[in-house]
Amino acid sequence: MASPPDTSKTLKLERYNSYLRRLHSTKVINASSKYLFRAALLIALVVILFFTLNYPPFSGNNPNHAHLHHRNFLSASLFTSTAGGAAWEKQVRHSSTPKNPNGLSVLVTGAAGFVGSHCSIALRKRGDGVLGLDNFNSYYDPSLKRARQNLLLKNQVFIVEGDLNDAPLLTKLFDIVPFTHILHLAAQAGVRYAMQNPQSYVSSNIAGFVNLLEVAKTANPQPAIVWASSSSVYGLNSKVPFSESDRTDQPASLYAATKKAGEEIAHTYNHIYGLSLTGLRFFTVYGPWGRPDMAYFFFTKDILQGKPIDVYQTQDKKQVARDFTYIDDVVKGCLGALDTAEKSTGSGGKKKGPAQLRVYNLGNTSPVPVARLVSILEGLLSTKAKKHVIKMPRNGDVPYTHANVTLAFRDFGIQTFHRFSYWVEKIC
Ligand SMILES: O=C(O)[C@H]1O[C@H](OP(=O)(O)OP(=O)(O)OC[C@H]2O[C@@H](n3ccc(=O)[nH]c3=O)[C@H](O)[C@@H]2O)[C@H](O)[C@@H](O)[C@H]1O
Repeated sequence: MASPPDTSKTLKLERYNSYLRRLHSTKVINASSKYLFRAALLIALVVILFFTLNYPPFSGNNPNHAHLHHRNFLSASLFTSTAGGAAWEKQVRHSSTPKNPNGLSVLVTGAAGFVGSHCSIALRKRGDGVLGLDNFNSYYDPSLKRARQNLLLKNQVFIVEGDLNDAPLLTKLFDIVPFTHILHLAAQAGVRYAMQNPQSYVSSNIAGFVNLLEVAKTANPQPAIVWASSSSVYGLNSKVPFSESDRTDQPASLYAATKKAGEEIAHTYNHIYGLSLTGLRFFTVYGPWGRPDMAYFFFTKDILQGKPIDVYQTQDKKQVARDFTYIDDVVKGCLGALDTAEKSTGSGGKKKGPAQLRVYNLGNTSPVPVARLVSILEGLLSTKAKKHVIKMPRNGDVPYTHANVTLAFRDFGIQTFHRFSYWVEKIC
């Protein structure tokens, strides 16, 4: 991922920027993977701080506040061309065409999102064709999505502005491009927001997914599909670490229930139509260009602004913990899933034989208490947080997550994931 925009607005940012510059100038970054990782994490922090300081107030509990402050700092005309016109079709074709003769041609839904933008760039960099699709909704400030879109354009990835539920648009894209794969990352995210806007989860995560599968099943050739499920499907499962074979019938949020429904829907389309489907259960992904509705992001903003933060505890006053997973590891998992996906077996809406159906955890395997996350942020920001330790409200959160990633490591040839504790020890 390219470096974020200029962030030198505060002394703290200058400190990190100058540290980064020192790292670059002394070529320490290239010296070892240790320093590479450290630099990436510092960049992550700088980006978090940049958006914290430059974006409108964002409440983790009120994501819709973002659109009230919507500010497009980049002209929309930069990014749009009339859908269906000759120039538009040319951009669609160009973006989807692999540079590598053996490359994939991937439709990435949610390409202006956090994981979508990272995966799109990684695919394009290795020579695959990538076409993005995103509806740029205002769940969080769309100007962050526009900034990611700008970055993707620089990497020759074009994003079609449209919704998953727009069947004619999706059909048209498949008429223009014989996509070999879909990386389906578009979704209504956020666990707690599901209590405020339940319908948005049904519309994106269920109706939108079905619409995409309907188009994919009739496409010729049918693409193989890799899509984002969630660690939240484990819900109230208390067996740790969470393994793919564990029960997932106790969702604690509507978000989790829609992702679980997605896994069942995937089974149906695989069974009836021969679509190759791989679901990836992401565990609390963090990193540069991350989502402002996530705790690490709004904790940072509130600590810097001297505002109190709610730090959740379980009902019996134990620590709440998450298996925070670094974005590069999730990208590795997504590309591994795409590369190992077998072809769909159907054509013209008819199954011709059994097709691949898979589910994998993509998590760090070392849960970190939220209280520890806060103390790390305090150290990095040199600022004491005003902690308000409270019992976790019954709003969809689960007490802890912990992934068993044996299957993903085995099938995707992954050797290791970045340890959260590693960068903490190095930076603090
Ligand atoms: O793995 C997933 O599938 C999900 O991961 C992410 O959800 P979560 O793991 O809940 O991340 P995030 O909100 O950052 O809260 C982090 C921690 O802070 C705690 N938390 C939160 C808010 C608060 O005010 N106080 C607090 O202690 C909170 O209890 C939690 O322990 C994605 O947002 C979601 O879209 C989905 O992808």
